[in-house]
Amino acid sequence: MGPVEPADLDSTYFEAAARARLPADIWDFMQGGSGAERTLAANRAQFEHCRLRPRTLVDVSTTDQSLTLLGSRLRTPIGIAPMAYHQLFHPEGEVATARAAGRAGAVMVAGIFASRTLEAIAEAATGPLWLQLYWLRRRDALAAVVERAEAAGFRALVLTVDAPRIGRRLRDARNGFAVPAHIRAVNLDQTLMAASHRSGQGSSGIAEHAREQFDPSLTWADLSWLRERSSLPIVLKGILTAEDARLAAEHGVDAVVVSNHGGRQLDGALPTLAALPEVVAAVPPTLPVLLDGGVRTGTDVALAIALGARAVLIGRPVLWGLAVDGEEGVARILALLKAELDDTLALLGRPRLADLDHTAVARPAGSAAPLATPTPDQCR
Ligand SMILES: Cc1cc2nc3c(=O)[nH]c(=O)nc-3n(C[C@H](O)[C@H](O)[C@H](O)COP(=O)(O)O)c2cc1C
Ligand SMILES: CCCCC(=O)C(=O)O
Repeated sequence: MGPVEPADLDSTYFEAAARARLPADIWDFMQGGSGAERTLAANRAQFEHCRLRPRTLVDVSTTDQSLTLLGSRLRTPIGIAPMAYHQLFHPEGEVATARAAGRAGAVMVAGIFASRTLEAIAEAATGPLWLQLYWLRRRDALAAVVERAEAAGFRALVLTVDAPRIGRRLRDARNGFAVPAHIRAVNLDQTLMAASHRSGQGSSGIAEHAREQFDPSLTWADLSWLRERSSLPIVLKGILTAEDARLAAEHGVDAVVVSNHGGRQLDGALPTLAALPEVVAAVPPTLPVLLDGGVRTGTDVALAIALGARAVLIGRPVLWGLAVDGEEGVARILALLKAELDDTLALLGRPRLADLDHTAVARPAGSAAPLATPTPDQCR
């Protein structure tokens, strides 16, 4: 083997390269958060704050990051978070992302605002696909998308519950960001989408569109409507508290994603790694808890799993890879994160995901003392 490309040693290369390629308003839409971007920063800071407790003289000649999640066999606990409009980043859009996910043995969550059809994404995919939903006022449109996803072979529905409206994204408001006319949420009736393509006064097309089309009256009682329309597992994305985790379990959901939408919704919301322990403690051990927000290295993945996540989802770095080199760029990002996690498992003396528990995390940061049980305070 020849020398490794320096780019493949560090995801920050992809971040810088994506920035150099993308128009400034698309970069801002992707990279930005809401308000003062406090939650966006806190997601990262929380990972930086936590430290690992390595064990030695453990046989790590074989490491294994595979798992089964909602009935699907995965080669890694690192999946792709749902993100709107991948064609903003590469002409092949979600089709390229799905091919790369398949190569990595990773789950991909496609967004209801995908810019390629569900059928084209499913045809390109060689691994499991889940579909993310926003609750539209037009329930007939929502029902139609669910039916198509099921027919195309999607294996779970991920309902995003942290976006009754769009957060105050100042970069998009300043830029008057609108989705370019040639990039479309092709899985939705185009008569519903017009606002996304108009920049509003002091707002973005996306915020205007959500105001028009998202149903902010959605409550727990409505989940039965979705359950009646599909036999697919239902995942709630955007849970940050023990209270909501308990309600999710009581309402029979199949998994939850601890998420603050990558700091794009409620600014000031707590970082996901800090919210994770209370959510895990509030649900039955059989209910998978996933996490997203600020996961950038294999170390971050290990920290989340040690604190109770079954898997993690990656957002922006996937789009960096997509912007840099389409399918190949996403494949390189996923390969890099998987290689980092593999090294972490070996050097941490926990060669399998099941070996990663709260004893792998120091509390408080910098202290060597483990806890008998995880607590919501762990590594805060
Ligand atoms: C450009 C962009 C578009 C997004 N679109 C959606 C979406 O359509 N639906 C959704 O549930 N989350 C969406 N998200 C949030 C991601 O699913 C995820 O929660 C977040 O990006 C994870 O944080 P990270 O980017 O720090 O990894 C989007 C995020 C970004 C950056
Ligand atoms: C109306 C599309 C919203 C996309 C989204 O969820 C995000 O940008 O975070």
